[in-house]
Amino acid sequence: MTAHIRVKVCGTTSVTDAVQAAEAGADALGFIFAPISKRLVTVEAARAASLSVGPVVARVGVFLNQGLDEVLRTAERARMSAVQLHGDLSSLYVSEVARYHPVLRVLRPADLRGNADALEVLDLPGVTLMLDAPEPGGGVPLDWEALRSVFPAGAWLAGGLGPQNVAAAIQALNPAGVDAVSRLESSAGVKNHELVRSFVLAARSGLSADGA
Ligand SMILES: O=C(O)c1ccccc1NCC(=O)[C@H](O)[C@H](O)COP(=O)(O)O
Repeated sequence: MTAHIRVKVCGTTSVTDAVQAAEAGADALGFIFAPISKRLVTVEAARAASLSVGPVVARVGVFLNQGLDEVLRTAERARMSAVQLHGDLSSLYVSEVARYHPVLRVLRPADLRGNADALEVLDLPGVTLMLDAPEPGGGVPLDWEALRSVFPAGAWLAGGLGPQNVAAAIQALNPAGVDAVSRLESSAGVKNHELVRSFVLAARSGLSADGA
């Protein structure tokens, strides 16, 4: 098992939620700048939240098929410390972003079986794989059993994770980090602080929130 699993709480939209997640022990907070998201955050709100969580917690700007300039400028203005890239993106694009920011490159299970172009960037320094469901932020878990034999060492896992199932997911795939949003909210873009606390605790302890 990974000695210290990294825990990312995504879809942060306020200073209050950022501080609470940091206090709960999250290693990273996600800020979604993809216009299609119901958790879309403004640069100003993300910047205020980012500056409120101290020097250690990572702040990850989340983008989906957006222009290179927009990604780099937004990440800079919002004081992000890393960038998460969803979508159909060329290796050149990902490597350009990686010149300026650590990158979490999000791929789908199908990409592991035959998308050579998408997989190529994972050899670049500063690029880490995150495996997620085809619809980001959709709350649908991946088929962990089917992934057991192909899940790459060092990759992060997302997709329908929450306090009740994150320990089982870690047990199945031993990811380097886990990430969640839908199952940690009271409404879109608003965190349920109890669920955030339980999620971090379950990921760290290896016990699900109901003690299983
Ligand atoms: O969550 C969104 O609304 C979203 C929209 C567009 C691009 C990315 C988005 N979320 C990215 C995340 O990192 C989510 O935490 C990840 O997809 C897992 O979501 P969930 O299955 O809801 O836990």
